[in-house]
Amino acid sequence: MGQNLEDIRFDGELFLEDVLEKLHKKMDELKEDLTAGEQEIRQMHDYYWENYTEMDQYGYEDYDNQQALLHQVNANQEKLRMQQRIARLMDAPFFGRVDFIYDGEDESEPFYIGIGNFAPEAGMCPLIYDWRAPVCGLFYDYDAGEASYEAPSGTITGKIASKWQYKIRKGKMIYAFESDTKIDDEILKQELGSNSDVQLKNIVRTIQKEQNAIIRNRKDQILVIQGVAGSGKTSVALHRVAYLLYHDREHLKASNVLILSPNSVFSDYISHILPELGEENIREMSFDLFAYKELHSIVNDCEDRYDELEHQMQFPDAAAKKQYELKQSPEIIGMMEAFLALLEEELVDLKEISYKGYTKSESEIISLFYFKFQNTPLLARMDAVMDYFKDEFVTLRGRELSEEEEEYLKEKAGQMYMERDIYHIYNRFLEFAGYETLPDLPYEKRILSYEDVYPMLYLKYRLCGATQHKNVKHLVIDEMQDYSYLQYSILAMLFPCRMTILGDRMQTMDEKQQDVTRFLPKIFDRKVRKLEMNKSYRNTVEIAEYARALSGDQELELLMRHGQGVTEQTFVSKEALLDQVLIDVNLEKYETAAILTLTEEDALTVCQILKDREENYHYIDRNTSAFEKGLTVTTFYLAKGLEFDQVFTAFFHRDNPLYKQAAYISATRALHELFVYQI
Ligand SMILES: Nc1ncnc2c1ncn2[C@@H]1O[C@H](COP(=O)(O)OP(=O)(O)OP(=O)(O)O)[C@@H](O)[C@H]1O
Repeated sequence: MGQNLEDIRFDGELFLEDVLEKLHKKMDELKEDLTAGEQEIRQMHDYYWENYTEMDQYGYEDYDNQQALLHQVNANQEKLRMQQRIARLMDAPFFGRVDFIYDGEDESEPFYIGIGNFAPEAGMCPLIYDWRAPVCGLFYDYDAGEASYEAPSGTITGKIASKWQYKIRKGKMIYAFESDTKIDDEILKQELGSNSDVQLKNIVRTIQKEQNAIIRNRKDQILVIQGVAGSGKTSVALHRVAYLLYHDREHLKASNVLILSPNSVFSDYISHILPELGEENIREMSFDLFAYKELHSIVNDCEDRYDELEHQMQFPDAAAKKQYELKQSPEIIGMMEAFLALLEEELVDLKEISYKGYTKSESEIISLFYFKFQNTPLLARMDAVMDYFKDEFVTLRGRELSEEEEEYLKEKAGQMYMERDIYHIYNRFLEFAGYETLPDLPYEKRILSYEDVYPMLYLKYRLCGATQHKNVKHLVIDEMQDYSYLQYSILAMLFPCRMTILGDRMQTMDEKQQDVTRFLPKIFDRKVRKLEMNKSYRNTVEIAEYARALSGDQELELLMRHGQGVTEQTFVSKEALLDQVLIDVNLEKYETAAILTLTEEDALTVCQILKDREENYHYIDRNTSAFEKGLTVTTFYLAKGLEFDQVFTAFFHRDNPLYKQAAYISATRALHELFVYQI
């Protein structure tokens, strides 16, 4: 006897069969539609080429044809996207189920939860609910019993009768079990106990309650997440973006989201999560690269943060460090503003403008410059005055200006500035503020040291104006502890949008920790909501305890996943250290292992020793754009944000000023095994 639909809905295995059948049917329909759509495009092309010489002289038919073609191409693309979504669902249509009894009802209703919505026909109730749908909050937030969720119509209350978890792969049920508690720890441990990947995994099956609260937070404009190493900050931020995209499709597109990430390996490491969650990928950018592009018209090259770190480690110098810090602090902004106030008088020599019988006197120019256009940035202001002059001239003379005339007047405006090269103006600022000035060099030879990059960028924006990136409606800043007060001040000028800012003050690359939440509300002049994540998911208990001891007192909750103890050993030589690494590394059992060093030079030494021993490895430097399986050699600072099954430190200088930070960051990169090796 066949089962009726009600029974099927309450039996995971039968439901899977039923859904798969419907998914296959949908896939077949899509394939047919796509074939028809492609044929349609071919026919439109053929028609065009056969008839274009006879199309009406005003081009209306030509235009109509092109519009129809565009429409069809878009429709086909949409179908292709649907096909990809259905293919993903066919592999694992759902991973959870909540049986919910609405208040006032007797019977429970099952809600299956998957990576995307699926309804066999448009307008029908979904068979599978996207994990981001309001009702799915029940799955992540509640155990069996009283529960509620926020729907567009208001709060819906009721009772969870039961909760189920499933693992489905390639359309086959691997396990199904009922669990009336929160996402079962055993499943989470299983997920975390598996080997690491060269790409961050999506966590939709096992999002934890405190993580869910952050993902589903829609009301806070600026959300700052301070989370311990491995607490899932990056994962949560990306799932939050997916959630916001899903709930605000009208106003927020993937192209409106920008992530500031530390380097290109990290960008690659996280780049597949959004496509996997059914969204288009978002743009990523390193702030240093952005600054370099912005300053390229002033200096030929800029150092980056990694140059600065290497310099600090190789030539530790307390005075130089202090100067670097001052140049990134609120004090430098105060100094710069004082300097700019004086510059108003010093930078220009205003004179009357006279052109073809039309004149503006010196006092009129002064009045325009200091009053009418007072709010225009200083180096852009003379252009504004000249535009005003030109408008009057054009009105009076009743004719437009020729290109040559425009050029002539532009040059005349430029002549009122005694200096326009921001490099030279920056040098005047350095002198004003009591710092050593930069060498006076022609453009080709100008290489800006890192400590001057952001002060010069700030000066450029204050003198020429900063373009606000209005197209960016949500900015994600990862590794928030690595941005200075000055950098945040510049970000505030550029991005007046919502933000998710995340990081861990313990993972600083500085000798001192900074709590950015203390100054962010002032810089952004908006309410900043701070949330903390204290539970670590990445490391085994043994590794996490070891890292905690390195960091001192830290509020840290651990997931009870055990592994082998941390091995600490000191060697007589680099060669001996690497011999031991080669004995311990186990790429039959694991997917990824890393040898982490303090400096770039040490990493290159390790590579040379491995090469001499004819070992395979991948070297990650600051320009590397992909993280690969196997053995990786890199510095601790480039390994930030990444994780490896086995981590080996190869620390060659204990007196390195960043030794403590490097030890902590390296230790927290290890999922299963940690070997602290040094000489
Ligand atoms: N709810 C979860 N379910 C399964 N895995 C999780 C969960 N939360 C975090 N993880 C895993 O924990 C690891 C750490 O996550 P993630 O890199 O997002 O943390 P993080 O806080 O950004 O780390 P760090 O600051 O140390 O780089 C990843 O392997 C991630 O998949």
